[in-house]
Amino acid sequence: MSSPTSPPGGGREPAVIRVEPLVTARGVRGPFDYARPAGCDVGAVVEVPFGRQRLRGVVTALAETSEHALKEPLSIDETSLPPSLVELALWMAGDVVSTPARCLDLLLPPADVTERTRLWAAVVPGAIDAGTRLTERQRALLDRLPGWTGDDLPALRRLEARGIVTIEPRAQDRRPDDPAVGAPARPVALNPDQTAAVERLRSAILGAAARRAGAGDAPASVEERLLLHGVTGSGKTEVYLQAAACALEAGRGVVVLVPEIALTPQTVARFRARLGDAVAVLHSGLSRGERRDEWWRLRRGEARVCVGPMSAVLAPLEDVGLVIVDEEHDPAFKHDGDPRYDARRVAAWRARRDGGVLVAGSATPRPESWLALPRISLARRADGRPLPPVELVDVRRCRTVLERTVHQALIDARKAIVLLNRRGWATSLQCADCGHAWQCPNCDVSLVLHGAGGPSAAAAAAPTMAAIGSAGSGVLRCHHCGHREPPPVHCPACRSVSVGRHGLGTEQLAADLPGHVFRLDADVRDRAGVLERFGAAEEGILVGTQMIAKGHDFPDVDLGVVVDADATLRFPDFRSQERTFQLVAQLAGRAGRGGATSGRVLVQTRSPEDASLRLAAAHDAETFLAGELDRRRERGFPPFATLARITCEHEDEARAQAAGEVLRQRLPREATGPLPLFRRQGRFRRTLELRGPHRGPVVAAVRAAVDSIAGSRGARGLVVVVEIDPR
Ligand SMILES: Nc1ncnc2c1ncn2[C@@H]1O[C@H](COP(=O)(O)OP(=O)(O)OP(=O)(O)O)[C@@H](O)[C@H]1O
Ligand SMILES: [Zn+2]
Repeated sequence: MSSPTSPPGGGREPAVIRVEPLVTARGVRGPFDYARPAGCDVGAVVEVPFGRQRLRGVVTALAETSEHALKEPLSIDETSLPPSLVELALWMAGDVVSTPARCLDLLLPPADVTERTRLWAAVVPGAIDAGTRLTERQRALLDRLPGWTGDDLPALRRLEARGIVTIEPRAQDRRPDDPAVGAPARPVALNPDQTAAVERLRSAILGAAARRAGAGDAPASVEERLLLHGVTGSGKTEVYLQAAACALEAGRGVVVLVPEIALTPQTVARFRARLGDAVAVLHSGLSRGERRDEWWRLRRGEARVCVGPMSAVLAPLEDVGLVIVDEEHDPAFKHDGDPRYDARRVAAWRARRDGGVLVAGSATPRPESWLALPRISLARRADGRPLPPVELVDVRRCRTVLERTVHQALIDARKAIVLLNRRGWATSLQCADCGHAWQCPNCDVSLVLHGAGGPSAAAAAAPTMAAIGSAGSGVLRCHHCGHREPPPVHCPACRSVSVGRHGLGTEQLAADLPGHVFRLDADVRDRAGVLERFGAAEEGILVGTQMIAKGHDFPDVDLGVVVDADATLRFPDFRSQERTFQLVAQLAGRAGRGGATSGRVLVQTRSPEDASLRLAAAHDAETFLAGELDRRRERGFPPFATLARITCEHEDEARAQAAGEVLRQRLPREATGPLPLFRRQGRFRRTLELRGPHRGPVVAAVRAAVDSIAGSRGARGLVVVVEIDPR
């Protein structure tokens, strides 16, 4: 298929390239025309003269003529994007109100790393005969050739001098290490539910492939997008693996998205073990060299499967026949920076663009997917056990962190997982005498105490969650800008030394729990290591934030605990019910897998009547989703409407406000705002919202308003962030 940006077949050779310079400013509006060097096509990365500068840019289109006098590019890079990715960038820029340059930049490999070369030695054919004198050691050395020279270089150089071996530099790919978890290399025998799921996916994948190839017997209709709704532990990974193998056999590329690589080592390991070198891994934890080399393995077509978090959906694969989104409900699939793309939406775009199949899988799917996608269901656990019983524990009258029975259950459990969605030791500090609170100098938020030891609330079973700590230990940190300062010895306002620590965090809870405790949260560097050690341990407690609930498959966890199930419910957001349901149901799914015990889950809450909690406790996703969809339909929230949020940020509060007011005037009348958000990273913020029944008009109205202020004089120092359907 020819890309829509190339000229119609048989036309004149286009003489003009349209280049989008890779600059971040919204004010620079490309593309710009240049003379086309021979062979320079859509996707080429070039360096072009631009005013008095030289800029890197990407060719996004060809044209026959231009109304400008054209300059030539200064050079053409060896890197190029497949035309489908150029199309993707242009679509994405429009879809999330970003710029083509920002989107193209995400698609390219790291720019300043080059190929790594190493010396490669090979035996010269016919150079050895019966008369060649060689020592034992030399013979052993020759036996291992051809290969990298490594430590044997001096010895090999001597053989080279005798004309027996050749030594020359060769490119050697930097490969990421495989996760250190075991994974069965062979397909397991599927149960009937899984078999039916694989069959349905196979016919979709093969049907799509036949249609793409223009085969005469291609089916008239193909299921292009599917939801794999499988309860926790139902063996979805096995279904994905067989689907991926099927797409590979059909000669097509596969993208597999996981929420976060360090938290899903088992999934990655299973793909690597089963599909071998066809699998490339792309994520931000790789070194720049590894990332470059994995990118090239995909670009050259040596690797046909890309596994990774969010950004793996931007892999330079051509002819994508299958895109899998595992744990599709996870908010990690939404990009934080600009462009604020949603990997699930991009996944759907890529599948559609290449005529492939999209599979979104989860035990707790999003209402959006539940509404829009045909479903395949895996109703039972693969190990044949029932889902663990979940009990809501009313803590309204409880004055300790852990209710008595919960505490006892933790002592009795062999292996437990405990969820508390707040990291740090204490989430705020306040002077017990004058009320002074410690705040970040750059952001209007409390500083969080980290790394403090000493007496704590939970250990002493103190009547409140606050405690007076040992002064001066640990560090105060801002979770929004990274600011750090030493904790106070006394209050700067009244010189009192009674500084109260409020809000229990994971660090403090971990310090107070009995037995061997493993902690997992965003402050822990080696997350995969923690998971591995907990998995291998005979007994112990894994404590952490939501990341402990993400798809892990430990066979012998007999207890799951949610310390504060109301934390997400209290969020003033239309997704708070959905989040709470997902978190509790996912945590519950970690208990009682595979091993000898059936497991048990205890959920502490002050809202035991809440429907999302009750339905999560009953493992009833269907009823929850039906109710949630009704609620959203009534109130006009996604997926029944599109919601756009625009935030203006400026170091000068008046300027942020002024920009917000200008935007408000240029947006349709039903827009709301500008409302203040808390100051962050030294910038004052104002936010506006626009809601409408259809995505197209909402996005177009936002784009028009935002474009009208970008590049204007008042826009200096102004950062405008647009988010469509915020997570
Ligand atoms: N047919 C099968 N027979 C026996 N065990 C199986 C079968 N299929 C999968 N399993 C095992 O069941 C366990 C759960 O599988 P998997 O991790 O894929 O679940 P999942 O559906 O992704 O669950 P979650 O939503 O909780 O992540 C794994 O240990 C897997 O090896
Ligand atoms: Zn800050």
